[in-house]
This record gives sequence, C-alpha cells and structure tokens, in this order.
Amino acid sequence: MSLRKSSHQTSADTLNGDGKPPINRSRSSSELYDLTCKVMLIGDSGVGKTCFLVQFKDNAFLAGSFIATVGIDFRNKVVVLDGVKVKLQIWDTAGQERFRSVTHAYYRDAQALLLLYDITSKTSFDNIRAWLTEIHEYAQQNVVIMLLGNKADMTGERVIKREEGEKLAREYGVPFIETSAKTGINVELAFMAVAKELKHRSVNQPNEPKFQIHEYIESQKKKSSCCGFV
Ligand SMILES: Nc1nc2c(ncn2[C@@H]2O[C@H](COP(=O)(O)OP(=O)(O)OP(=O)(O)O)[C@@H](O)[C@H]2O)c(=O)[nH]1
Repeated sequence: MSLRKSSHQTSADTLNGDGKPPINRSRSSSELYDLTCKVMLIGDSGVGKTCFLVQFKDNAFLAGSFIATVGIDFRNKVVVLDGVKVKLQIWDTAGQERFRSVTHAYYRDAQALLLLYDITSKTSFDNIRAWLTEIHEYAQQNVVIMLLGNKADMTGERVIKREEGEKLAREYGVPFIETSAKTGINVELAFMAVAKELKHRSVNQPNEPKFQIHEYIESQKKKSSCCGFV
C-alpha cells in the first residue's frame, strides 16, 4: 500500500474551533455530504486493520498472503444516519513499529480511533495498553475510542477470551466488540457506532438526548446475538 501524505487532506478535514467535526454543504453534487469524520484504524501489524477497512468499504475479504501496510492509506465511505450524510474518511495505519513516527502525525486530526487486537495473538492484546498510552499522548482529548477483538471467526485458535477484552475495555472506559473482517461480523456496527457518536456531537441540539455509544453497542450486540451472529 502506498505511503500517502497529508496533501490528501482538504479543508473539510479541519476541526471546528470547538473540536467538533465540520459541516460541509458546498460540495459538487457527486460528492454531497453533510459531515466529514476522520476515523483511524490502529493496532499491531497483522491484526487485520486493512481487511477490516476493505470489508466495510467493499464487503470483501482479502484472503491469501499478508501484505503489510506501508505508512498510511485511506478510503472514504459515505453513510446516512437519520437523514444526515456522513463521510467517513478512514485512515488505515501501518502496525509495524518502524512506521510509528509517520502514524503519530495523524493522531491529532482523528475524531475516532478503532483500536484492534487479534483474538489469536496474546502479544497484540498485551500491546493494547501501550497503544492506549500512545493515544493519550498524541490524540485529541475527546477522541472516540473503541476496542475491537478481531478475527473472531478463528474460534479454534483463540487465545484471548471475550471476557478479557471486555474487562480491559471496562478498565479504560471504552466500548468493546469482537469482530471478524473475514465474515464481516460487527464490522459495520463498529463504524456506525462511531459515526453516530460523532454525528450526535456535531449536529445535535443541546436539549436533545445524548447518544450513548456503550448502550447503542450493547443493544446492537443483543440484537445480533439473538439471531446467532455473535
Ligand atoms: N481469519 C481471519 N483472518 C483475518 C481477519 N482479518 C485479517 N485477517 C488476516 O490477517 C492477516 C493480516 O491482515 P491485515 O489486514 O493485512 O493486517 P493489518 O493489521 O492491516 O497489518 P499491517 O498493515 O501490517 O498493520 C491477513 O493474512 C488477513 O487475511 C479476520 O477477521 N479473520
């Protein structure tokens, strides 16, 4: 994957003074959206960040040999939430240590961070605390963080129990779900939850009820588990 620099960023990527994502209403008709949200995928190399993005964007799974991301790359996807068109600009970062200084530069512009580990890799789970330390060092204070235990389809090779992921997420006060970039389970849920949170922060009136991301995820998880998906 190519190393993309910040020249891809437009004025639409700049935060408003109050830290809210901007409202864009002056695009060409082919690219109309109301809101741009920048979401970053982070986590160790090989946890499945690129596959996670491709599954969300194209409903496809990149099977076969693993090609590590070089630097950083991004894809856009527009979703509609309660009539509001939200453009998710999703940044896929390289998990390899040698690209860390490149990815650090992008943290401060991110409004949401999806932090992935691989349920078949104890190292990737153990490194989550280090990732959270980096987030606190480089990201905005009010960034939305979600912890994702990816490769949930690999039940035979699982080494991290779901409860361990839940416990770690509780400790840091962040929402948690297990996902599979291969089967697509909970991939859309993760993106929709952060998009809803950012949309509510940006366009909702102070008198409207606050969006509760934890409650939303729990209710969606219940819905899918009742149908045998989770
Ligand atoms: N079974 C299974 N395999 C997955 C899943 N997600 C990713 N993989 C596989 O895991 C390997 C690594 O996936 P990538 O998406 O390239 O990992 P990455 O986190 O982007 O890695 P870096 O670019 O180095 O940071 C690939 O061989 C994928 O096919 C998943 O949910 N289930």
